[in-house]
Amino acid sequence: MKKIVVLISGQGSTLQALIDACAIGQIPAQIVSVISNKADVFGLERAKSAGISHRVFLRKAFDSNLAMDNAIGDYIDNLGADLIVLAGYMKILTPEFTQRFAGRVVNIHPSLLPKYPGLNTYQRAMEAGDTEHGTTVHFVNEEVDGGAIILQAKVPIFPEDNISDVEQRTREQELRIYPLVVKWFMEDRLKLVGTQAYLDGQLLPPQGYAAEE
Ligand SMILES: Nc1nc2c(c(=O)[nH]1)N[C@@H](CN(C=O)c1ccc(C(=O)N[C@@H](CCC(=O)O)C(=O)O)cc1)CN2
Ligand SMILES: NCC(=O)N[C@@H]1O[C@H](COP(=O)([O-])[O-])[C@@H](O)[C@H]1O
Repeated sequence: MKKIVVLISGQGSTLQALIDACAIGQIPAQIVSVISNKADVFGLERAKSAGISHRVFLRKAFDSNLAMDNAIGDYIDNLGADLIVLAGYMKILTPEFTQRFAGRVVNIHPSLLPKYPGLNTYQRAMEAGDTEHGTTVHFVNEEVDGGAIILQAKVPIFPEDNISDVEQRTREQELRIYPLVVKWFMEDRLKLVGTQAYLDGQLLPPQGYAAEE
């Protein structure tokens, strides 16, 4: 069975969606470990409850970001993971790490990339007066939030919304689309060739897969 490692930094609601999808067989794979760069986060409790191995890698335990990423990478290699899933992992990965695992790292980002890379995406969208927002699943490379886009989901922003309304609406879509993308990868349907994403041998457009209308 193919193996997944999930990297987290917080609550782990995205992780839980992946745990649940593997448990019901929607994703034909096993989460073999959960890695966190923060201790005492609820995502680690979710891993424990699911009987999944978990490890914490604290930045202060390493001399550099590279040393930390090398340790994480060695741990992942020893597990024989096929896919590395960033699920709210709030640490920028070194170019060495992203090149070491090129094509095998995905992330979900709470905006319609390339709009709003980085942090505080909901606040920025609201302040800009946007009427739609969303989330993006993409391959991870050295350019933060710049990797090839795989799939996006859009949500409306209503005039009466506050930030948490938009965040909740977006997160609902995240929990839906991330397991789908991971399933595609586990079924060998999704590949990164160079810097471009392909699904079933077809080059994905810049904004990722678009379901037939
Ligand atoms: N090399 C890459 N690393 C990461 C990517 C990526 O695409 N390429 N995606 C991010 C996830 N992410 C947005 O989706 C993101 C996470 C964190 C940051 C950031 O600025 N982090 C700060 C620390 C923030 C904190 O500790 O609260 C930092 O690392 O200095 C930006 C974007 C995961 N990594
Ligand atoms: N820039 C990365 C980023 O902001 N990722 C976001 O963190 C949340 C993780 O929540 P969780 O810890 O409950 O899974 C998710 O909404 C994800 O889009």
